[in-house]
Formats: sequence, structure tokens, C-alpha cells
Amino acid sequence: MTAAALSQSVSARPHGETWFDGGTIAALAMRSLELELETWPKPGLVSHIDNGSHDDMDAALFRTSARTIAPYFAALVDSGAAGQGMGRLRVIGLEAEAAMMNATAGINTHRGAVFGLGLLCAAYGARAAGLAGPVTSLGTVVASLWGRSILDGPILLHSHGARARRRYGSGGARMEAAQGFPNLYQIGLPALRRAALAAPNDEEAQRVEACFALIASVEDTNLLHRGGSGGLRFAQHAARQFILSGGVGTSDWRQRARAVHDSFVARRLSPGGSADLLAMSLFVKACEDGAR
Ligand SMILES: CC(C)(COP(=O)(O)OP(=O)(O)OC[C@H]1O[C@@H](n2cnc3c(N)ncnc32)[C@H](O)[C@@H]1O)[C@@H](O)C(=O)NCCC(=O)NCCS
Ligand SMILES: Nc1ncnc2c1ncn2[C@@H]1O[C@H](COP(=O)(O)OP(=O)(O)OP(=O)(O)O)[C@@H](O)[C@H]1O
Repeated sequence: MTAAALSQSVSARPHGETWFDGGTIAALAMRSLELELETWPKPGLVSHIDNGSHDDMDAALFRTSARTIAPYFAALVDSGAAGQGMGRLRVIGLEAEAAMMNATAGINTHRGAVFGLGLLCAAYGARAAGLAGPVTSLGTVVASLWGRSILDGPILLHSHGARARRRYGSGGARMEAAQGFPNLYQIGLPALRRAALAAPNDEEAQRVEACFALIASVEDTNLLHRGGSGGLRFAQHAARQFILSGGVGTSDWRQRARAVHDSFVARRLSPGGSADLLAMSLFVKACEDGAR
């Protein structure tokens, strides 16, 4: 979405904060998912170039899925603005998941993204409506309004994340959200900003840098599910090495990133949680940039 298009849907709220309507925020969330998809090389993940470590999904399926879930993001903005609690947000999130599964014939394209981006959308609504105290980051809004309910609420007993929690004690997507998305704010966003200096004319390179930085840091339950603790360690180490040897700041960065991608595919590893956090970092950056 262009800045001009954004500014058309801006209106002032009574308390003076700039505010985009739910439809505009949903479009930003969908755009963030599309940008994540259009990023390559992204270790083991699906992109517009290849399907990484996945046999059952491709870019077209991800696009269909993103279009399907977008209206639910708008509903979550409105729900947050209306001051509704975690119970109502959960109902909308589960409806979004069901619509996604229906559109993809049962393939889990965006469960983690529905959850994380969905909570950020609700936080946007709550903050814009003045329900979140002094103006603060969307992650802080999520943690302060809904953090406890996220951890205490019903869990999916048989998800891969639940198994990783039982076997490895991993906090996964819920803990990341309940703590206000520390990996988004301390790793993803700073990496996007750092890479904007190293590769100012290459936004895809900036997204690759953020993706690798996130993989190096996140305890990703998708990696644990597919590769156990050895797989998680391998992935974090490979991503860290890429960043430490200059990230996207060197002329051969694309070959180096591709070699890591190939090594993940050879091991069937897929860091889906980092992909979600990359999309969320892009979303928060777009909200911040648009609001200035
Ligand atoms: C919390 C969710 C994601 C389930 O998590 P769980 O770990 O049990 O399931 P599952 O393994 O299927 O999916 C987790 C997904 O999160 C992502 N993820 C994995 N690790 C991480 C991590 N460390 N940090 C962030 N995301 C991660 C991955 O994409 C993964 O596929 C969610 O599906 C859920 O409970 N939804 C209920 C609806 C709800 O509460 N919605 C809130 C409003 S939208
Ligand atoms: N570009 C991407 N490529 C792959 N996964 C992604 C991408 N973007 C986000 N993800 C996340 O990764 C998760 C899918 O991971 P995975 O394939 O492990 O799911 P699964 O169907 O639960 O597992 P498996 O295929 O091993 O049975 C989704 O929840 C999604 O949010």
C-alpha cells in the first residue's frame, strides 16, 4: 500500500492520535504476509522462488490463505477498539484459522501468523481507542492487556507447539506473545533498520537480514518439531554465522544465504515461527512509518 493510499484512510480520534481504520490495518497485515513470501533466500521456507522444506504448500496457496484471513484482521482491530477481552479475540482467531484451513484444504499455512498478527491488530484497535494507557508499542499493549489470558487460556493439546512445550519446555508462540513479542522488537525490527543502512536500495535484502537474525534467536517450535533440539541448534548456528560474516552487507550475501537455505532443505527444517515474526516486524514497521 502506498503512503498516499494510507493517508486517505487516516482520521483523527478524539484523543488526538492518528488512526487507520480496520480495513486499512488488515490490508497492511496482508501486505506484510505477501512481503514475507516474496523474500528469498529464506532458509527452508516457502517463497515465490521455491517451496523450501515443504511438499504440501507453495506461494499460490500462501497468497490464497492471506486473502482469506485478511477480513478477520479487520474484525480484530474493531474488537480491540471496542474493548473486548481475550475470549472474544480467541473466537475471531479460531474462525480465521477455520477459514484458512477451509481455503487450503486443511494445510496449516498461517496459524502462527493469524495468532501473532491478529493480536497486534487487536492491540492497534485498543491503543487507537485510548484503552491502553499512555501511547506505547503494540507488543506492550498485547502483553499488558492480554498476556495473562494468553498463557492461562485453553491450549491446543495435540499441536506441534504443545508437544514441543511438553518435551523441551519451549514457550513457543504463546510465550512470545505474552511477553510482548521480544524477538520482534529486539531482533526483527533492529535488523530491518540495520540492513536499511547496509543495503539501502534493496528491501528484499533487508527482509533476508531480519529473517536470519530471527532464526538465530527464536526458539522456534517448528524447528523443534521437525529436527528436535539438534535441528534447532543447527538452524540457530547457521543463521548466526550468516549474520556474523557480514549478513547482507557483503557482495556475496545471496550465495551465502542460498547455501544456508539448501542446508535447511536437505534436513527438512522450516523456521515457520521466524517467518511469522518477520511478517509481524514488517507490519509494526509499516504501522509506525504510516503513523508519522
Ligand atoms: C497459540 C497458537 C498459535 C497455537 O500454538 P501452538 O504452539 O499450540 O500450535 P502450533 O504448533 O500449531 O502453531 C504455532 C505456530 O507459531 C509459530 N511459532 C513457532 N514457534 C514460535 C515462537 N517461538 N515464537 C513465535 N511464533 C512461533 C509457528 O508458525 C507455528 O506453526 C494458536 O493457534 C492458538 O492457540 N489460537 C487460538 C486462538 C487465539 O487465541 N487467537 C488469539 C487472537 S488472534
Ligand atoms: N513462508 C513460510 N513458509 C513456511 N512456513 C511458514 C511461512 N510463513 C509462515 N509459516 C508458518 O509455519 C507454520 C507451518 O509450519 P509446518 O509446515 O511445520 O506446519 P505443520 O503443517 O503444522 O507441520 P508439518 O508440515 O511438519 O506436518 C505455519 O503456522 C505458518 O504460520
